[in-house]
Amino acid sequence: MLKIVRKAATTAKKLHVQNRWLSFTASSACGIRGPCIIEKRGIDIIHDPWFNKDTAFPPTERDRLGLRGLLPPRILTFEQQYDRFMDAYRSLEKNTSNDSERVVSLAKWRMLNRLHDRNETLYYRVLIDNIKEFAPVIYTPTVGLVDMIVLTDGSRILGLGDLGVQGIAIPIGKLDMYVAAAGMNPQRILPVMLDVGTNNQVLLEDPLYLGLRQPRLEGEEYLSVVDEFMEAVHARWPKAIIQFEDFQMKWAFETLRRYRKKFCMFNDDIQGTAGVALAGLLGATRAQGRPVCDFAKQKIVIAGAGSAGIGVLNMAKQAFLRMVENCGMVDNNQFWLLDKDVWGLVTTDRKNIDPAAAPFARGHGQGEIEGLREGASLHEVVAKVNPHVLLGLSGVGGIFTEEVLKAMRKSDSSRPAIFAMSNPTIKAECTAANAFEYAGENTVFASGSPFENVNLGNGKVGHVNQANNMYLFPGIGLGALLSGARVITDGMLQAAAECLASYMTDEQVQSGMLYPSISSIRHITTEVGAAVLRAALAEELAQGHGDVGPKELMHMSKEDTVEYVASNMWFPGYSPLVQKKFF
Ligand SMILES: NC(=O)c1ccc[n+]([C@@H]2O[C@H](COP(=O)([O-])OP(=O)(O)OC[C@H]3O[C@@H](n4cnc5c(N)ncnc54)[C@H](O)[C@@H]3O)[C@@H](O)[C@H]2O)c1
Ligand SMILES: O=C(O)C[C@H](O)C(=O)O
Ligand SMILES: [Mg+2]
Repeated sequence: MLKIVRKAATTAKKLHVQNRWLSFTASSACGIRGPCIIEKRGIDIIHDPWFNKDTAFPPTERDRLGLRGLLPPRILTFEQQYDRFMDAYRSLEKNTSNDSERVVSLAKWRMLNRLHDRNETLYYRVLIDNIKEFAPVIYTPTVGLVDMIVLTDGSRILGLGDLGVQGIAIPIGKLDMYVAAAGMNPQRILPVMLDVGTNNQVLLEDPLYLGLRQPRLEGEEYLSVVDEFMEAVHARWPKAIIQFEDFQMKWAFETLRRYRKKFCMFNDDIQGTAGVALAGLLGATRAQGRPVCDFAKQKIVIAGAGSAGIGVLNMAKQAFLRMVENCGMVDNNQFWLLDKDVWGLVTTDRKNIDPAAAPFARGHGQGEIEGLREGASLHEVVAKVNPHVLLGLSGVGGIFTEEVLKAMRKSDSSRPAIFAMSNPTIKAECTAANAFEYAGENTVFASGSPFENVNLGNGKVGHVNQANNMYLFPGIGLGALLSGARVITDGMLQAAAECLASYMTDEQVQSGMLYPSISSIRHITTEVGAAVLRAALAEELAQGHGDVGPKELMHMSKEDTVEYVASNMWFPGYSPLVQKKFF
């Protein structure tokens, strides 16, 4: 993929070079006056766009290069090929004259790109001779027609660790969700895998591994590749939204810090997850029949100080502070964070504490009062704190053991909440059945990967919520795209989380349902997208999208915005097919 983007970024350079040699010799695909010595033969030459001449290979080259039988026997001149292409291009224009401008532009862009992929010499000739007409097709605005890019470097795929290039399945899956939930047009999405090596020893030793068998790039070398990618992709598709996905923690935070004010990007694991978790935590407060402001009194234990865990803590802390201010609550440190480096409770006594985790370390005084020391075990912490919420984003299956879950029975909450958010299923901190069995039937349960509802007997059902960032990222991407904002702000993300949090009725929440059914995800995404768009407008960041400018967006009511978002969502269906007429 990086190759494709680099190709785009170097197009200008190539054009310059081609221009030069065209003035020397218009017929050589190699560029420098004399003959071009090539090692390839036969089909390999035809498959190389730089050398391919299609039907223009002269008889001598056909004989010498083993091309006979691979091409139609009729030989065309460069000019004849040129005319044939332009004829085909004009008939495309004619056949699509009733279609929308976007459809026509994309069809033209594809036609030119197919030629680019097949025969670069003819492509650039056509381009140079018709630059005024083709520039809008191959450059802005048509090249702006990639809407959504999901990017990974494969370094932390779900809770499975470093999977190298095999991590590409994640961007593809996320983009499937963009199509299904956000109605992104599947022709306008791009999954990207940045292959910077792998530190997975099994892959490094596997001769069948498809990626680079070298240790991951580190430090400045790594950042310079990501910088180059971001610049190139922005030059090529300036309006596309870029979602960073499944990067290991150090790069997840560093890239977010580095790019969020410069590009329209967000990190799904840090920011998408945080919003979904916050919506669930607010729901868990309401499930106890308490007002949302009481969220600031909830005691929350989190296992896993990684990108997702810290992201959740940061967003929850912001919400706490808002409630402290708006509802006149007291600002206590309501978080207990556990991690594995020295496994257990993170306190200010911890050596080499990660700067991102430092604000959430329990202070000396606090630890003493609670009788909890640095590195206290999860069971110890739960037993002493009696938290309202136990949340796992550790990537380690089963750490909410029977003992830990039983300790949750003494929770200060009438509806203790257990969020086992790690993925995939085997990495969930506990199963749904174990949560209800050991922590009790009043438990409110959510997991990152789906579990079946649990039959509690006597006609009662333990409801399983799926606390997964899929409830938010499609709406964040769609709302950001339609707003035309250049960046994605905390305000836009907060609007997304609040929209999801208020989606459920009190009745639903009190029956243990914190999130809506996945089957209504398209509706939720419409609402979230509209909320993100409105937040961008409120912050005066919206520049509009397509024909709809910021002024029109400003004049839309809340309902209009939702309708506008819905009307921009693609929905699959066959189009009538008409046989092409040949003249
Ligand atoms: N449900 C969702 O929407 C969602 C979203 C993002 C991430 N996740 C999941 O969360 C998990 C973590 O993701 P991440 O991006 O934060 O990864 P990460 O690697 O950045 O963080 C994992 C953290 O857990 C810590 N850890 C390891 N073993 C532990 C243990 N026994 N107890 C406590 N902490 C331990 C690690 O030291 C690390 O700090 C993954 O399984 C991922 O799939 C779920
Ligand atoms: O991919 C998911 O299902 C959620 C999340 O982004 C994760 O990394 O686990
Ligand atoms: Mg992820």
